[in-house]
Amino acid sequence: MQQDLFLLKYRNLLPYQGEVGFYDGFLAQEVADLFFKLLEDQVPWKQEPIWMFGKKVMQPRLTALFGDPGVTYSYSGIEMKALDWIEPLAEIRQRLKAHTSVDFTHVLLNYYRDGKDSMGWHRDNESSLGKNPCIASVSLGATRNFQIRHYESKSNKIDIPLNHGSLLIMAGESQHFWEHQIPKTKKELGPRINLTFRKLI
Ligand SMILES: O=C(O)CCC(=O)C(=O)O
Ligand SMILES: [Fe+2]
Repeated sequence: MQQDLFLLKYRNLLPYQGEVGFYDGFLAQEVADLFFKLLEDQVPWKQEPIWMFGKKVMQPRLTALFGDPGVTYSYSGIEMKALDWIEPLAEIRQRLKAHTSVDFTHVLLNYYRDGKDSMGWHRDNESSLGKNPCIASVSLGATRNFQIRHYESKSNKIDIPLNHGSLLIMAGESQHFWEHQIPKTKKELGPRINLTFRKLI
């Protein structure tokens, strides 16, 4: 996403070295309710292992990958092959195109069953996404806290509650200089679906 277009639409939540924008009402409540239901039913959710410190461990969440023909995505020693677009995901991709002008090629889905499911600190900096990737993250279901901090100094921590129907955009140099996570929480929470749309270069 071009920086000038980004700045026209969003307030930049980062103080320097990248752009992160938040759009609370990307999907209206009823639309978001419907997408949650359709995706919960239609996606073949799986708990996949990853390699961490030389050990195979189960990820603390369920995942799936959808995308254009031939798309694969590798991280932490596993490779996922994209499934063909299904109607609800094709529809959200189209709405994102209208909003950001980006032609996303695939989407990684995460299903957090409850507050014990999580995602640790990381950057989405795979070289296949190009130098300064634009990542569009749509949230459905329970609100979870998204945290960002500076990668080198581990300072400047920012908390963004990602609520039902919201959109978070990460762009510019953000994946070089900032890392993000979804921490576990002791709160009694229902499930949450997160969709991160990405573009292969
Ligand atoms: O669940 C989220 O909001 C974050 C997901 C994420 O960072 C990712 O899939 O790379
Ligand atoms: Fe991420």
